[in-house]
Amino acid sequence: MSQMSKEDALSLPRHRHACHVMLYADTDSKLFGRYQTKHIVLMQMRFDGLLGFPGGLVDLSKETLESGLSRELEEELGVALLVSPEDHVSSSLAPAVPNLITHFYAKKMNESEIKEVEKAAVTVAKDHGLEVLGMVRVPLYFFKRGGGLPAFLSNSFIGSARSQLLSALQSFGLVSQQELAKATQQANQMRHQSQPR
Ligand SMILES: O=c1[nH]cnc2c1ncn2[C@H]1C[C@H](O)[C@@H](COP(=O)(O)OP(=O)(O)O)O1
Repeated sequence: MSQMSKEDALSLPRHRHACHVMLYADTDSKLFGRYQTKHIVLMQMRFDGLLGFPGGLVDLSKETLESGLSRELEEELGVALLVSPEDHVSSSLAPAVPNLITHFYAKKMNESEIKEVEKAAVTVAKDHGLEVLGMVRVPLYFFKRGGGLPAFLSNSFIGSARSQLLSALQSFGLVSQQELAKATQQANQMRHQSQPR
């Protein structure tokens, strides 16, 4: 990922801009009544079968990065969520699409707000079942034989969504650096093992 400041990204001529956001919250809930899950992190299953964050292309002739992102969130999640410049995390050139800059945001909510988002995404969002097949929570824990975070990371992701997820998990202290290293190593092994011979 070739990162740059938001200001430099906005000064580049003839580039398109896409904004995506990681919504997350702390939680006390326990999986199977036993395992602390600690945090909720939302991603989505896109129409193309790839995992990504909610968001989309922004038209800077009509809107700011943040207002364009809020518009996309209303379409995809069915709620008007305000994203502010303080929620900005990174801006980078997209890995495989020429002249596209992806801006990544992270917004911390509380658990009941996240649950409202999940409910609205299924019941009122215009894109539900079409551009967005469903919201998913990222499993941030480890189970036997690579279950949990390693298995999740072995899925296919759009653009830089996987690296955005990994760096956000680390920088917001949601998963330790050692656990992330273990998860990515196991995920790579799982992907390798599932390659056709
Ligand atoms: O989650 C993401 N992280 C980084 N880049 C992403 C993510 N999702 C999509 N993208 C890239 C790939 C696409 O070419 C553009 C536009 O994305 P999309 O969300 O599909 O935009 P529209 O709904 O078409 O407006 O960003």
